[in-house]
Amino acid sequence: MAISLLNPHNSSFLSHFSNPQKPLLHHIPSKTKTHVSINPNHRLSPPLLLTSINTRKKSYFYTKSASVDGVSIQNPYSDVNGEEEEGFLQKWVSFIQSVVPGGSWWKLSDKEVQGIGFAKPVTVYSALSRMWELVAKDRWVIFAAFFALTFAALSEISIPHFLAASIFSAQKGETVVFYRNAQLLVVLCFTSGICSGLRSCCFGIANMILVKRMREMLYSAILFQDISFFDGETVGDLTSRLESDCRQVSRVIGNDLNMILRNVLQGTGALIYLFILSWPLALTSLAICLFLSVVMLIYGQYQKKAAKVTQEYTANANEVAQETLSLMRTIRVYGTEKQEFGRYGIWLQKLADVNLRQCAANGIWTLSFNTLYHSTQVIAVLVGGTSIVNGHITAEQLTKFILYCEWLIYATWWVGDNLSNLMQSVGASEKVFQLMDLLPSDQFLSEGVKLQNLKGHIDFDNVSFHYPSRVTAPVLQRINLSIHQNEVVAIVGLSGSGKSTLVSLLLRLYEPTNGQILIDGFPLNELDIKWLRRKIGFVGQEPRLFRMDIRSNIRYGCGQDITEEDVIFAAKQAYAHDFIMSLPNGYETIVDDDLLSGGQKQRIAIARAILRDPSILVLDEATSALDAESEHNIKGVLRAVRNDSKSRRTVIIIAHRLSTIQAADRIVVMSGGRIVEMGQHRELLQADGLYARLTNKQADALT
Ligand SMILES: Nc1ncnc2c1ncn2[C@@H]1O[C@H](COP(=O)(O)OP(=O)(O)OP(=O)(O)O)[C@@H](O)[C@H]1O
Repeated sequence: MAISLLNPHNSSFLSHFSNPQKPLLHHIPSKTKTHVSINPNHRLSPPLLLTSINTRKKSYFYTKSASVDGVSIQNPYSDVNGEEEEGFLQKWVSFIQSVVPGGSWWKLSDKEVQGIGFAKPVTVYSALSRMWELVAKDRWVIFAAFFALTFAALSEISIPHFLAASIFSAQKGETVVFYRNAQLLVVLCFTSGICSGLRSCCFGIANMILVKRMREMLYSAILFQDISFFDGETVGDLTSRLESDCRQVSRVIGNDLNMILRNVLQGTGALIYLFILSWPLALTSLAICLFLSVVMLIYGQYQKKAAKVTQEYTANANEVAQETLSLMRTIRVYGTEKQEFGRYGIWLQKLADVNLRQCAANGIWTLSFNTLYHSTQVIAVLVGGTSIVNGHITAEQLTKFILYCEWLIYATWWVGDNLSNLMQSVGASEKVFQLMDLLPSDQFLSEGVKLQNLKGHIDFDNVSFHYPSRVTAPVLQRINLSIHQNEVVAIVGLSGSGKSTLVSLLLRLYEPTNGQILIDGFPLNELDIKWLRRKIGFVGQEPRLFRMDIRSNIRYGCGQDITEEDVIFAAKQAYAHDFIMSLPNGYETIVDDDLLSGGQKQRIAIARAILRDPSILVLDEATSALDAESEHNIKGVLRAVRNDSKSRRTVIIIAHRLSTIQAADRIVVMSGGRIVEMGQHRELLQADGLYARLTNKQADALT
């Protein structure tokens, strides 16, 4: 871990400004940047770590000193009283320099941004065409929305003309013209009202369709990824993409585009009208609007970048919250609530820092808009007034001009504001589209062979494997193993020797890097994987239950043809029936991962596996505390397989308690990703190898 003592023109100043009570203790001049390398296992004393910014790769601590395992680390370039000595004025000058537009304070620090794995940038055009593809099926809503939008915009833009005309016709005593204008005003009011309502309703529907399809596509893209994809992504990050990013992107049609188009139409109408009224005045207003557009463009780009950073930080905050809440028991036992709060707080602080800059940018934008808006009015009155005096235009024309000038500038403002929102949404769409574009795992693309009858003969033929995330660490090396139909094979070995990995390959959660696996003589990757998985019953080390009743948990993944008797038969075979009946609502009892003991969950998982009537049953025996109960459950299953001809199937047991598997037909002993011994219990004891040593160790531990 590198600890950097950095120029503090970012968070520390921000935290000071958001909380003036907080002293500016973190200030270190930029020349005093220092890197200290620290062993990641060392503990940093919290009081000295005043503000930290944590990217995925590095941690930056804004402090002039820190301590590691109690050893104080001072910034070698700063003396203890440096901050006090540095003039108050100088600090303010450097701060003001940094906050002027373009100053260092505004930078969404490259260090922060570098740590973020952004997706390939998406242009507004490509983002919009992707969104159009998603809603194209229901294009009638969009067309209706545009139709209503055009009518509403034209009605609204005509109102100031007739308003001014009515007032001046009344003033001139032209009653007929006045009433005609007044009638037209009433019609325009209704048309604009009805069309505006229709417009927002249709855009709202289009928006709903977009967000629904986007979530559907994203969710299905995620669900069909290889298991290795989930090794690299966190749940918090993915749910954040599904929830907040999709919501942000969906605003494009319902809000941003809608408002942009409406205001572009109205602004153009107003501009044409202004040119008809007085071209010199119109040119002046146009120049102001162009200047406003440049400011908006810069502001929009800034917001787009800020949106991406915000999106990443939100995902990271979600990730921490998700992890913390799911590990609540561990946190309570270790009393690390404050630590976890701090971890979450770091991301909140970072989000606040970015948001503060966004607010400041928004302030500057509003300031520019207000000033420019009022200057158009002042210019119009000055130039227009002179024109009235010289008899070039009438008072009515000037009034109309001022009214339309207001429309133009407001339209420009709305376009700018919504353009910056559009940029933010496009920024948020990059990662969403990147995930949506992921191709499903090959397994789901190819239709494989379905055998008429699976016998359950398995061959591991020279299989080697390493996890995609750890290419340099071989986990399995040249495994050659044949498991016969209806044979009960136990796999034993030290922790980390690759037993569970072997089963993961059999379930095709990962592909071997070398060699192949054959089932009944067919290469695994040529078989229809969905069909095959239905034929394999698997009970993992730590079975997880869904939040639903016990019956549904047992039936999970089975077809509709399963009867109540089948469920009860499977539960009895798994020694689960008695404890289920002792629960208040029996098979109807709602359970989840936390409401049953580890052994009870395992028994339900065994029942779930047995109910599928699998040709191959894989039991990955639980370690540690569950052992005694787990042993009982697994011995029960083995007895059933041995004695009941209906239950005969190929069984693979990964066992930690060696007493569990003495009755297995064959015991395979693994060490360091290789098979080192194989045989029956007695043979292996006589061979006096690893198995005998493990058995003796366990026997010693029990005495
Ligand atoms: N998803 C993964 N990504 C990277 N490495 C992994 C992954 N799962 C397991 N490993 C590594 O692979 C090696 C073998 O793990 P495996 O779970 O197969 O061992 P095991 O013999 O079943 O251990 P245990 O008896 O403790 O369950 C270990 O070094 C482990 O750290």
